Amino acid sequence: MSVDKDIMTATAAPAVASGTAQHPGSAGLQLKGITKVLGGRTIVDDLDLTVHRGELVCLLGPSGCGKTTTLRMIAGFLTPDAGSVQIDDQDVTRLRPEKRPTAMVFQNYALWPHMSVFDNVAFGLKLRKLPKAEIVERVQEMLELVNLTHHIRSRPARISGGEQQRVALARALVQRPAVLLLDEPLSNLDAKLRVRVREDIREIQQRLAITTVVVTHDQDEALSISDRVAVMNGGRIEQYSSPIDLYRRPSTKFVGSFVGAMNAFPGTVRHTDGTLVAVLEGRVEVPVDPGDSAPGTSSSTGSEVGVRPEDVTVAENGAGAPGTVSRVIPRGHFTEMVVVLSESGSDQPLTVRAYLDNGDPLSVLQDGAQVRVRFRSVLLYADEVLT
Ligand SMILES: Nc1ncnc2c1ncn2[C@@H]1O[C@H](COP(=O)(O)OP(=O)(O)OP(=O)(O)O)[C@@H](O)[C@H]1O
Repeated sequence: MSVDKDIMTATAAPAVASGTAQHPGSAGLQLKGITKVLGGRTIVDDLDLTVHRGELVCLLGPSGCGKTTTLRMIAGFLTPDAGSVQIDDQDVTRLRPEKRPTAMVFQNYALWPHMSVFDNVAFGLKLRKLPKAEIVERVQEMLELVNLTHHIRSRPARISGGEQQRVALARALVQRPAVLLLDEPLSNLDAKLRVRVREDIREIQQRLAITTVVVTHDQDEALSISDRVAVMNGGRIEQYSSPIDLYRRPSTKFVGSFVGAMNAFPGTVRHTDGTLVAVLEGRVEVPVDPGDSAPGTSSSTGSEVGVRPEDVTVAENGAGAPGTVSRVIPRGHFTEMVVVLSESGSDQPLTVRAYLDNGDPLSVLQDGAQVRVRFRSVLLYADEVLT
């Protein structure tokens, strides 16, 4: 798939240190041009990825984009048709899974139901015929780390889903792998537990400083635990950045829409009398409030304008593109509003969001209110056919 990555930001995005700054050491994991064809289709397509030692990276993307296939090639359950996998500078591309310094936590945990928590965690160490005393010591150490010593004799069916998840994590970590792999580790948990367990995973990962790759289709999960996120689409990585960079500076329309909400219109930006203006659909002119404008926006040739809902401001008076409020939706800590721009040739509405800590100006507006619309920041894509 060809993706035009040419994008400019019309107002400043915060300068954010990427994960690389936190992990200046050498690569813990390197994928070089890995490709996998399954059932006659290219599922992973010439993919490069470097994960620094001790870094947690999420592979994020929609269903079917090749995340799990990539993870399975790292673990050795699948062999790439082309390219290489390196762990701590050692080429492991042709090694069998059990010969690789990796450990995987599966989506369904894959615990042995007839074995105790202790035996589940000890299983791999027994296979490796380690001395009994060492096995006991290592298993206890891991169960302490995941806070499960009180369940050491329990069977998996007797403990909660979150606890089963921690047993699976302990079973992987007890192997002391160089790279920890987690495939949708939270998908079997309810929403509240998911937040707690993902924080536990992050804390343990940081405490052990273990190189980790997590597969998820949940952007919230990816943004909250990762040093860097690789957004995948059609077997390729479209962007690989820190969570904040990914949100503030999405490099393609696909990434902008997949990570967070985005209003996208055909259009461009231009400077008129020293003011930056977004021109949507060739006719609606929306002023962009001066920030630290990125260089180059005055001579842009982009054809798609993206605006985050929180970067739209509306007021009953003043300058701005005229619009009509068609819906006000209270959403707890923020209010969402749908606005139809009066001069728009299409019926595409604009979603606006105001947070309570900004004084929530939207909550005083009613359906049908006439408003003036301005933008605080826009993203300009050079190619509208990105996905
Ligand atoms: N053995 C196989 N033979 C043929 N096609 C396969 C095989 N394994 C996976 N695929 C296809 O490869 C594509 C990518 O699968 P993969 O599991 O890597 O996606 P994913 O991004 O992890 O998606 P999900 O989030 O749904 O698990 C899917 O369309 C899947 O049907």
